[in-house]
Order: sequence, then structure tokens, then C-alpha cells
Amino acid sequence: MSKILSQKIKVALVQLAGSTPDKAYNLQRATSLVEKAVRDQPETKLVVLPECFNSPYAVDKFRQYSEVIGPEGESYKALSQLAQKLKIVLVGGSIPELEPKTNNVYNTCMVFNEQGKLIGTHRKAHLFDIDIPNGITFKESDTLTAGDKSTVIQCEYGKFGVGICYDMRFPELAMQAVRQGAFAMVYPGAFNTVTGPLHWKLLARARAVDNQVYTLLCSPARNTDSNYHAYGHSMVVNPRGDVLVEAGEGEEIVYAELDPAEIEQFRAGVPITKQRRFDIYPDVNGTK
Ligand SMILES: NC(=O)CCC(=O)C(=O)O
Repeated sequence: MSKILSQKIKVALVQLAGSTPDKAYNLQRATSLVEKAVRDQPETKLVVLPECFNSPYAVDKFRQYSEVIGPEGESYKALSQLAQKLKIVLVGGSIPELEPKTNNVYNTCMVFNEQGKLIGTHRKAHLFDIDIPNGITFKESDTLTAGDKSTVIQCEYGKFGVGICYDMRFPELAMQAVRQGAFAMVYPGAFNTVTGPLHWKLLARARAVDNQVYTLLCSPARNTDSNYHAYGHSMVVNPRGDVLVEAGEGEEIVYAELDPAEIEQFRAGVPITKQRRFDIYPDVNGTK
């Protein structure tokens, strides 16, 4: 049987202190930290940036900072060149994407391969619309449009699923990617200081355990000068649910090794992937 992850790979999460109002600065800062990630640990094969890594995370700013996804876009160009120069798979966090035909704005992740080729995009499918009394109110849908598909990326080492932040609250998205053979779920995210302590780690571990895959969550660093206080705590969780590495709140790069044997051994011991009873939950199977 072929492995869902072809070899051990080192991954890096760049918990960037970007998201300032100065987009050029944010892009330059992201570039230099991705370069540092690979310079410090040259065996790194896959690097992840956070959600909205080069714009403020603010409903009234998404359109102003939006870009077309294509070789003419400045973020596209910078990320593509970076991936090619460093010979890495680069999960480019997310940016506000302007779709010129419809004039809609999406929250979109671009993924580039070692040749600098765009190998996939994910438009955030579940918009962050919440209202917690005395906690936090946020309504992405005021200015963003939701994506309408789940995303599985084929890279040199196998397949991985991509979701953006609030997407991680929806187990079906991860389950669907894993049923297509994904070895990991990768979530650029920006939880906050209200919901982060409640659910960030819990969801990372839950998505890992319920699918027996790695989960990679990459947050911006916390910036208390901005209106939105990101939680930080970027982390990698293994298929058993152990947190392999967890960042603090400031700017930081964290690394972990993903090992195909970890997936296989844990799945062999607890074979839930073979024991599912879609006959008794046909609504999950999509047949009802
Ligand atoms: N950027 C987001 O989607 C935030 C999601 C979040 O904080 C949550 O609690 O869910």
C-alpha cells in the first residue's frame, strides 16, 4: 500500500508579527521570516504563514487590501518567488482576494510548490460571524464572500487539506480531505484572546484525533496595538493528538517533523478509518 505521506518532512510555522497597516512592510517581513525559517533549519520542506498575513484583520479593511490572484498580484509574485528560491512548499496564509469578474472579496490561501507554481487555492468556506456577549462580535460576511468548496492540495510528499481559521470548527471539511488521502490539515488562522483559550488547542487536537492526521495551525503574533488581538499559539499536533510544538504569543518560528510511520502505526492500533459505519449515519455519507 502506498504511503499517504511519502517520507518524513520538516515543517515550519511562521507566527508573524505582520498585519500592520503597511502592506509592503508585512510582505517584506513575511519574506524575511520564511527565509530565516529555512536558513535556520535547511531541511524544512513546507512552511506555513498565518491568516491575513499582510493586511489588518478587519472587516472594513478587506476590500482596500484585496488583490487579484494571479501573476500580476504582488503577494502572488512574492510568495511564488520565495517558494521557488527556497525550494519549499509554501502555504501562503491568506490574503483578501478580489475576484474581478464579480467584484467579490474572499479570504483566500494560495499554495505554491518548489518550482514557484501555484498548486492550489482555498477560499475560506465558513465565514467568521460570531457574537459572544461581553466577548467578541465579528462579522466577516459584512464584506467577504464565502468560498464554495473544500480543498485538497497535491504536493510532492502527498496530499493535505487546507482550511482557514473558523473552517477548523467544521469537522466535515477535514473529514472530507482525509477521506481523499490527506496526511495533514493545514489551517492558517487568527483566533483571538476570547475564543483562543477556549477552543484553539481543543480543535487542533480534535481534528487530529478524529481523522488520525497531523494538524498544523499558524497564527499571527499578538499585537495589542491593533483592534484584533490574535491568540498566537501556532501549533502542530500529531495523529495521536499530542501537541508536538506550540508557540507563545509573540513573533516566533516553530518546527516539527511529520512522520508517515506515526500515521500508519496509530491507524493500525486504533483502526477507526476502517470501522466507520456510514450505513448508520447516511447524512454524513452524503447519501441522504
Ligand atoms: N479568523 C477567524 O476565523 C477566527 C475564528 C475564531 O476566532 C473562532 O473562535 O472560531
